[in-house]
Amino acid sequence: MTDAPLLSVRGLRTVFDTRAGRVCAVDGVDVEVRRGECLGVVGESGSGKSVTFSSVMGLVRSPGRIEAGEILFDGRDLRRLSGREMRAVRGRDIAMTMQDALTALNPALTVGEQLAEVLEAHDVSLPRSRGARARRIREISAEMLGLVGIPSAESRLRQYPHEFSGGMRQRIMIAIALACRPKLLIADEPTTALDVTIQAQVLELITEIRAKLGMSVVLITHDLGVVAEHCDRVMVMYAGQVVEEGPVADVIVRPKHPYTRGLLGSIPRLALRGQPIRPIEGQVPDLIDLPPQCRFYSRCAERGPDCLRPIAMHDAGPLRRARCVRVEEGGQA
Ligand SMILES: Nc1ncnc2c1ncn2[C@@H]1O[C@H](COP(=O)(O)OP(=O)(O)OP(=O)(O)O)[C@@H](O)[C@H]1O
Repeated sequence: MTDAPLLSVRGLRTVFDTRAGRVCAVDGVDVEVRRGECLGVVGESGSGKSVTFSSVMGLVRSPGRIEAGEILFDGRDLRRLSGREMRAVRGRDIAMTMQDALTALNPALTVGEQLAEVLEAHDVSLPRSRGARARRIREISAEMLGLVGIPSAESRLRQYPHEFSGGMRQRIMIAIALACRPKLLIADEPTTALDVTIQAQVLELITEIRAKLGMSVVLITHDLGVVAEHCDRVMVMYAGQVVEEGPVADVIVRPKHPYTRGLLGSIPRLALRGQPIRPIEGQVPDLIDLPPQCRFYSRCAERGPDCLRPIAMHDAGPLRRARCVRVEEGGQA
């Protein structure tokens, strides 16, 4: 049982019905997150990273919908849960921090009130009597702020989000996400809009807390340097599909997909944290009118006539998979 992945997504397909046509944002994505691991999800803007994990969280809203796929979390099929059951999973079992802390936090409530709201909704271990319950909520809230490195937690709980700096707000969002000790934290671009030093601190914090609480983390980012430093495994997405996955150390040294090679090639000094992915020449295909061939074809320096058909994921060595015809042919790609 403990060997089973915590999260297992199979054949996920999420579409948006727009006036211009059907946008296929996520097309046949498989994801596995094991207990205690950190999975990095990387790819250019629009590759489907956020939509994949919003789908897992049951947060895709109209005009979007999950068209196909299975989402198993801790042995439960999340797509079969009612809205109420899914709300219980969110926060208690899986928590997600959003790209922008300021919009994710409620400006009208103090930080203490927001933490209390989450605890009231999900923490079944709270005492029944009102006074003891309120005391326990204050205790846990102060503990959570302490955990994310916010000093003077008692007085900080009475402040509103706008009274904190950008980096502090990120920490508060993480504290709220972790308040019920979820088994999985999905951190979507926790670093955008923060300066490099604060980025590093927030990521360090997530790594530390992961070790302390033994939870699994999915880190969605544009930054392969961040993945190299903080993740165990990486999944590379391109135009709504996974194109490569494997242990980080291995993928970085021996990328199998030309797109991953392009991403790596654009970061001359991988050790340099905060280095964003420089776009590879050419454009991501239109998700409304996807080509029937390999989706990377038009940008691929290694393309050939054998790439002009849909390409499946193939085993590419121990724990490795890639979506490239060269891998399919058994070459090193
Ligand atoms: N509400 C929506 N309506 C229509 N299309 C949408 C909507 N939300 C997302 N999409 C489509 O889904 C695609 C994937 O979006 P997603 O946010 O998952 O990308 P991403 O890889 O997370 O990008 P970023 O790194 O910029 O956050 C987008 O390019 C867009 O075409």
